[in-house]
Amino acid sequence: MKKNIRKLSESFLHAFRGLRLCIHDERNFRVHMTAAFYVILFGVFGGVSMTEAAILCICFGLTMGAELLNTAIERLCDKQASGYDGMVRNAKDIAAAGVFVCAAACVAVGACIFIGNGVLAAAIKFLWYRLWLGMAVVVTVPIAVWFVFHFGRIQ
Ligand SMILES: Nc1ncnc2c1ncn2[C@@H]1O[C@H](COP(=O)(O)OP(=O)(O)OP(=O)(O)O)[C@@H](O)[C@H]1O
Repeated sequence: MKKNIRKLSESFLHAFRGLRLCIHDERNFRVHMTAAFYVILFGVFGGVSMTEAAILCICFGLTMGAELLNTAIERLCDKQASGYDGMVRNAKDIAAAGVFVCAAACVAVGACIFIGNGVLAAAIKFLWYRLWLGMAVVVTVPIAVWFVFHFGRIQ
């Protein structure tokens, strides 16, 4: 039992190490994280329902999970290939397409919730009556840009 618990906690530690590596090394993953941050922020301000929040959580998991797997495939490819390799090119392009398809589906979901269901308009109205909060959101923008382009390994 004790051994099983130790193995389970080790698995979590390995997964968190992978997450940390991706945050540090992958600009695209940081883009997904930043997008998720603003979606959560505007979702809270716009008063998303529990169902909408659950759908958005699935979207975050889908895009970030796809990006993590894409990165794993890229790293294996880089290890395998020295120089140009047609198969590596195909594998990387297909993995990138996988991320693109997930992200496009999530953008469509976001458009349905934020535009179709009026969450974005409600969030803007919410911030309009609390300008100090709106200013605080604006202040996060340069921090987000720095996080995406300058945090960790610069690509
Ligand atoms: N060894 C290789 N042989 C052939 N083509 C390659 C090779 N390495 C990369 N490519 C091509 O360059 C593209 C970009 O590869 P790279 O490893 O730079 O990924 P990336 O820019 O980090 O991608 P992503 O934006 O999905 O994280 C690939 O999709 C592939 O088309």
